[in-house]
Amino acid sequence: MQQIKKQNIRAILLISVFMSAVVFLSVIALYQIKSSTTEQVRENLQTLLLTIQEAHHILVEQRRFALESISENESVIKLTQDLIHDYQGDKPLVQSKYLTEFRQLLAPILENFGDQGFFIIAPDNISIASMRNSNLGTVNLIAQQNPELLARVFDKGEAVFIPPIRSDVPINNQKLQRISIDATMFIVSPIFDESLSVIAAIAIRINPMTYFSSVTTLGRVGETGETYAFDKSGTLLTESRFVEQLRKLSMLDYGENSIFNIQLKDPGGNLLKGFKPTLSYEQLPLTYMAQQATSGKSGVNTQGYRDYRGVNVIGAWIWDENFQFGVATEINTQEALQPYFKTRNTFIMVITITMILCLLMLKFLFRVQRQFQAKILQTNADLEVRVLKRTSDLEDAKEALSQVNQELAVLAITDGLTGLHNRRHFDNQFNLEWQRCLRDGKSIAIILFDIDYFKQYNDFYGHLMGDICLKNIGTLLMEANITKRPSDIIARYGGEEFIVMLSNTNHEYCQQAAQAICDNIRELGVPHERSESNNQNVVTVSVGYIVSNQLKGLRPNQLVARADKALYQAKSRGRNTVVEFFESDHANISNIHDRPSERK
Ligand SMILES: Nc1nc2c(ncn2[C@@H]2O[C@H](COP(=O)(O)OP(=O)(O)OP(=O)(O)O)[C@@H](O)[C@H]2O)c(=O)[nH]1
Repeated sequence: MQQIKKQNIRAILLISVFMSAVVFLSVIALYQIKSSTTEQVRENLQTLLLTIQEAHHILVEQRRFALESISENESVIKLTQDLIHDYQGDKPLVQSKYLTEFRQLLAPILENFGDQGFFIIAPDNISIASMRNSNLGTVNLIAQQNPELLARVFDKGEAVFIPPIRSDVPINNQKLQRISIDATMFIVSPIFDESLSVIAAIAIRINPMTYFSSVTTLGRVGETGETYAFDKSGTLLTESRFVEQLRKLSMLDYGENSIFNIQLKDPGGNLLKGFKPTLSYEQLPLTYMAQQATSGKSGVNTQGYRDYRGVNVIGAWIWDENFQFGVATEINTQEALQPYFKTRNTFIMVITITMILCLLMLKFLFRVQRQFQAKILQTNADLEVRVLKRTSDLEDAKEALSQVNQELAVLAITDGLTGLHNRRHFDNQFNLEWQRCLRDGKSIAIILFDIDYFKQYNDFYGHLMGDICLKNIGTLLMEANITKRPSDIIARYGGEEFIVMLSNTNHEYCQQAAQAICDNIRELGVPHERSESNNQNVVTVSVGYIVSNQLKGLRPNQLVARADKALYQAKSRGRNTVVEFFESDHANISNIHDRPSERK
């Protein structure tokens, strides 16, 4: 169990290290991808911005060049001088024939460039010629809204570009549909007289939609990329790409254009996602980009900042001191870093799948381990049960064996027919007891007896009946209570012969026992028609016995031989009798050392 726990902890640690390494390497890879993507976006934005600026410069230069050649036209100079003369006179400008001539002169040029009108501005900033009579004799709107730039025309004799200013008239678009655009912009060039003095300025009204927004529109890259111009106050000077969004956000009215109507303010959150600014529109600060640009700083931001919709963007911007407006190009961070985000999402997905797979693997491993463990426990339990059963079987077998052994042991020492001890056991016990009595100086008695005329019995009754007779005598002897001590023994000594050994006994008891044996067998009354003993017609026995406490110098079989001698005498005396062997009789049997092999 402890081992398995350690293995599990090791597996968890290994997988944790593996996953940490994967995450660590992924983070490094992602960081590098993000850096290179950001760097690429930065370069693209800057390139785009410079391209737009260059395109704008080229455009303005072209127009300025064109306007300069118009202003240097002799007819234009002459007409301007005449107009100024009329303007300085009492004659109303509207009635001046030079005004009509001017309009006729410039109309085809304006039409050619798609311009919306012109002004001839006197040095006192009064419009002395225009396509519309209502402007005549009024302070020119360029002088009203951007006097510094106009001053450069009169003071320095420069041709200048006037970025979008509020128009005094709506401007027709190319389809000549009147729309509520109230922005206009100009190229203004000085008109010199022969002495190279600036006598007036000629301003061509350019449609910002055509000549400015069209340039910045080129900077609309991707789905969210936008390039736009703005003035010193952070007000949008070009058409926004997101007019529809701004209208939905109620930042613009329907039909209203974004030029001059949107200030680049940071709402503090993504308006498209429902963010509601806490400050009023006036209190909101300019966007990060607008703050930087309007303070004259050009730059790039790839960290991300909120645009005027509150959307997080990456952007580059430039402030054109000459033209007094800024241009910014921005793109949603989400789109700009799309390759990075896609890669990041793929990484996250791969890492998540790897993690899930690792966890599943771990879970599977633990489950297999648990199953394996359960199997081992089950096997152990089965094994234990089997061992217990086997042990119990073995115990049973052992017990049975011991019982069989006991039975065998009993059988080994028992005479099969009579149930008495057999001769081998008698000999063993007799020898042991002999040694003990010899050592202790105790007496040993041997009673030896044999059935009289048993041959005749067998012959007359049959051998089977002879066996039954022997069996009955055996049973009687076992029940006769002859042996008193544990060491005493009765045995079938051979054929129809029985023997009793009594230790530590005396003559009297031995005599009684021998007599009892003789009497009891006779009284058993087993019929014996052919018996010739003392006129008995029942089975009888002849008994010889000896009691000796002088065992020293004797051998056990010599004692048996002496008992047998006495038995022999009993046979001689007519059978069915008991004879004790006395040492006094020894003379008669002095030659007896062993049991006689033949008694008859
Ligand atoms: N049925 C039977 N007979 C046995 C058995 N063992 C010995 N005998 C018989 O016992 C008889 C012994 O005969 P003998 O030795 O002549 O002795 P006896 O006929 O008894 O004569 P005495 O001893 O002199 O009285 C033999 O016929 C043996 O066959 C036995 O186990 N069963």
